[in-house]
Amino acid sequence: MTEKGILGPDQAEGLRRMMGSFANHDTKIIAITSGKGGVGKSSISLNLGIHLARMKESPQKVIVMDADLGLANINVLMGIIPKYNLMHVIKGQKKISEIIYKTEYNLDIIAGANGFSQLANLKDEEKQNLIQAIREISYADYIIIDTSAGISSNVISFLLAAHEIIVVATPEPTSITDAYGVIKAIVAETDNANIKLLMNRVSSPAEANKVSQRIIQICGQFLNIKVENLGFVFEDPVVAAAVKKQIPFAFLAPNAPVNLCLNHIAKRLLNIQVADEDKGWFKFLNAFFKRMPA
Ligand SMILES: Nc1ncnc2c1ncn2[C@@H]1O[C@H](COP(=O)(O)OP(=O)(O)OP(=O)(O)O)[C@@H](O)[C@H]1O
Repeated sequence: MTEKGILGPDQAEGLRRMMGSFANHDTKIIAITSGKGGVGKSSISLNLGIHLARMKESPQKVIVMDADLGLANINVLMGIIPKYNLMHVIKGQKKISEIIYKTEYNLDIIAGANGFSQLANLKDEEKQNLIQAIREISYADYIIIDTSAGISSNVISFLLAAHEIIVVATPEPTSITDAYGVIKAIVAETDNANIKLLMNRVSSPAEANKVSQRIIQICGQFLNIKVENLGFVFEDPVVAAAVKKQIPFAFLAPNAPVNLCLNHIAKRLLNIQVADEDKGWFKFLNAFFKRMPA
């Protein structure tokens, strides 16, 4: 597999071996990625993390890790400035356990490193050490890794270290082709990635379904991989309002459509049955999510 991929065979094999020992504890690692930048990865990573952490039926202990080492912004979305970030771990100045920041939103974060673009391409050893350090965090139910966009060797390493990969795309043609590109790059490294597709910024469930099914069909046909349809998130002005206020939209407007969508997605990840709601288009949406093919 790795002859076609970005990582060298030794590095890919090292990561796979490391993954074997994830079985030591129950922490599930989800990497959230995209081909194109600016499709909503960070917004979704943070707010999906909050939905999982606050799930009524089964609250989860969640850490959101900002793995963007050039343009990190998870902490900016919450208006917090952690004293330490991933760069301190990469430079060997701190252990990862020392940089985990407990937020008021019932989830912990590991901040990325802003403005370190010259260091954004980590050496193989630094990557292995970082992934090993993440692997050793055992108190969380979920670690959500918000990667940078595109297909760099850093990104691919984080994706290979995850149990599940969520590829975020929007219905724009460039985002669709780039989503296919990132899935192709993952398949070039591994035969058994668990890839889920999340369609963001859609105007209707029908649009989401049409675009998602097209990507899933092409991946099946040309890459011989089954990509799961995880769901969709509406285009919603609440997202921009939340960014400006530096309050996660899951908190700012819990009943906004965008949160109904993310709550359903969190339930799908947790295998929780979606309950019927009693009013208006929420009922329609619930019915839609229930019918949605995997
Ligand atoms: N569902 C949505 N509805 C409306 N606006 C959205 C939605 N999702 C994301 N956005 C907007 O898109 C922009 C990019 O979002 P975000 O920073 O989360 O993307 P990203 O993929 O993490 O970007 P980058 O690749 O730069 O890291 C932000 O201005 C955000 O407000």
